[in-house]
Amino acid sequence: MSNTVFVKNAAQLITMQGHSEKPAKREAMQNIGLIENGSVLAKDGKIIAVGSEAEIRNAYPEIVVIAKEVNAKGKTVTPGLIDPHTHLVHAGTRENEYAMRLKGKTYMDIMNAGGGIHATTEATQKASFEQLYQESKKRLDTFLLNGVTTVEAKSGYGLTTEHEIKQLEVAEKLNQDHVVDIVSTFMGAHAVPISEKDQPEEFVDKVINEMLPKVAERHLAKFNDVFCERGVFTPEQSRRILEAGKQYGLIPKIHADEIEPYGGAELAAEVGAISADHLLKASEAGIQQMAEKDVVGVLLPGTAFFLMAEFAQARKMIDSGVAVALSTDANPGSSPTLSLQFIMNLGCLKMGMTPEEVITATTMNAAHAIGSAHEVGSLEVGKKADLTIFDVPNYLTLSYQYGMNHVDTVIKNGQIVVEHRHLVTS
Ligand SMILES: N=CN[C@@H](CCC(=O)O)C(=O)O
Ligand SMILES: [Zn+2]
Repeated sequence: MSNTVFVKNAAQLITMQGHSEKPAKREAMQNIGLIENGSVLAKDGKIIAVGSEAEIRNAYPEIVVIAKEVNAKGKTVTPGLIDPHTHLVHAGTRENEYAMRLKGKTYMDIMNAGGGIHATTEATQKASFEQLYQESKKRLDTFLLNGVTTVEAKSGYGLTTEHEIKQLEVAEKLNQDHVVDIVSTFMGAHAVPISEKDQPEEFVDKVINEMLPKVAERHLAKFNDVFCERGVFTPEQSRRILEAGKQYGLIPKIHADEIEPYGGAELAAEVGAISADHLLKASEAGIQQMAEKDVVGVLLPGTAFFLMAEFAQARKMIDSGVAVALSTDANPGSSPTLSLQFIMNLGCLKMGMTPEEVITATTMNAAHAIGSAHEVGSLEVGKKADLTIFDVPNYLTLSYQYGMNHVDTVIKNGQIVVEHRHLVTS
């Protein structure tokens, strides 16, 4: 296997350079670092040069001559896409609930009647490690075929110490076995289990005193997330859980203000969360506080689309100085998609984002939302050689021809892992 690769002569090379220190905000989200006829040279999994073909040939003649060449003529190259909010590891599907919602039932009606997150929890608890692994691996393959090279993955369908840990162990093993990088989040506070619905405080205690210490001791997660929503966890309970996680070095994230305004954005700013996610109903004050405290707003337009809800106010957030990232929210209930490209389309068509902003939101700002900006998210010397090559002549076409997979080739850690739209098996 060659340890050098030379991606040459892309019609458009989107480098995203200059955003590694801080997430891009306001007008900076427009700066995608476009190089026409650009090339990238990688060695031992890392980028060693970015520029024109001639520049790189002159600077590294002896490396270029032995490198595996990838001709990107007529194509558009971006940093490998990053999905910063997924529920990758779970068992089963919920198409029955989809049919119920089409007849008028709401997401919360279904959850309160024991479906929703509870249905997937039951399936996930019943599933063996192997079954969960295989189901999740298939999804990860699809993410990769769709140009994604790093994903965040949450627990939250175990809801007991044993099963939360099982989910996180599956993510850990997939991270070892699969080329896609997985960054894990503990989300024991995704719902109060049905059997404990009358003792929510006791369940919060269990998350804090039993689950968090075990997850932290085994280094199974980097982040600690909570579904802060009326009828799920209150802002007070969420605060307790997130503050407790901080004691173990787990960085807070929040599912905030998805269904109604509930102070989630404000809480994210207060506890120093790295991101607040969803935000469909975030208040004006919450948006301001997120901007001031550098909380990344991870928007999930697939969820609004699929739940037929109002979209988050991306335009207002960006114009208020919130660094916005985009994600699929891949999960079986509110967003059963694995296409980050479709999410980019929705960002433009339904949330008023520009084609440049949606690229920033799925590369550099997504990297910041999961604390990985030092190693992925841009094509710059020293970063991982993660590149997605789209079979389109310019980046505008990515959002113009919507709902399609434009990926031709994916390079992960300097290796070709998708070629001509197929997984490369080594
Ligand atoms: N809103 C909470 N959690 C998930 C949905 C989980 C589910 O419905 O299974 C979300 O981010 O949309
Ligand atoms: Zn989610």
